[in-house]
Amino acid sequence: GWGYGATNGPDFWADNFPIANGPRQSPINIVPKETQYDPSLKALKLRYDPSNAKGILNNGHSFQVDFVDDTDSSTLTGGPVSGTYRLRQFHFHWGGSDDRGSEHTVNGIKFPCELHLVHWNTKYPSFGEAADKPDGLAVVGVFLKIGAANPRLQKVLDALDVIKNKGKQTTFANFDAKTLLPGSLDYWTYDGSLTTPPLLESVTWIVLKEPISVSPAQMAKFRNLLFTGEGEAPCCMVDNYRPPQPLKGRQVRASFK
Ligand SMILES: NS(=O)(=O)c1ccc(B(O)O)cc1
Ligand SMILES: [Zn+2]
Repeated sequence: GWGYGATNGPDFWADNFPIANGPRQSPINIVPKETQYDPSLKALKLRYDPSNAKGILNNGHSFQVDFVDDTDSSTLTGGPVSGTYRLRQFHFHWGGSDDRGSEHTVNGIKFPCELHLVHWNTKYPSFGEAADKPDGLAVVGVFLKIGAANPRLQKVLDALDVIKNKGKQTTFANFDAKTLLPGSLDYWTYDGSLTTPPLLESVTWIVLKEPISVSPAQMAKFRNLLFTGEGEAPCCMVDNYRPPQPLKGRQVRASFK
């Protein structure tokens, strides 16, 4: 199956997922000077209920924290979207060293890590139904930059020891995803896609301008995870990011001046 290796990585994904060369692929390089401030963009409203956190899973490509999404208790509203989107999961992408790892870049700059909070449009009956609709998903992207240790990450990172291998999962209760957000919710937004197969062009991307911090020691914990399952030759989970894709005429709007 697809992965991030030399023989199954992003350059090979189009073989099985031809949409990889589609008109609205993600991620992209964001050039702030080429974005357009849109005064009609609303403030982003993120309301997350900590009791909705359910579990944490190593899915062999990243790890994700899954949320109960059977009610409107953890939602994204406002911002560039209309209607109500429910939080489904969050996960990360990171590099083998601090000079790379993010999927979106800003003026060509890569961050060491990028957080994705994945939400689906409740005009559809489920995440699965929403995932292939042009307005089905909204993903908030948050850059992580090297600095002081981020105490808000610690509970997530401390759970990684028990999900080292692909397929491992454990309960993860009572976590407030809002604590992972930076002080400012200023954002860039554009129409894009999932950044991993099936690469569906169903995502309204909302990339926050302000990064959150992560320390080198905390980055080492991400890099301690394995792509591989128990009993397989171990392969460190690093460089699980897709590089920027062609903009193909898309407009990137800014919520701020
Ligand atoms: N990396 S991403 O946020 O674009 C993303 C989100 C969800 C899925 B998925 O549910 O398959 C894949 C990629
Ligand atoms: Zn992602």
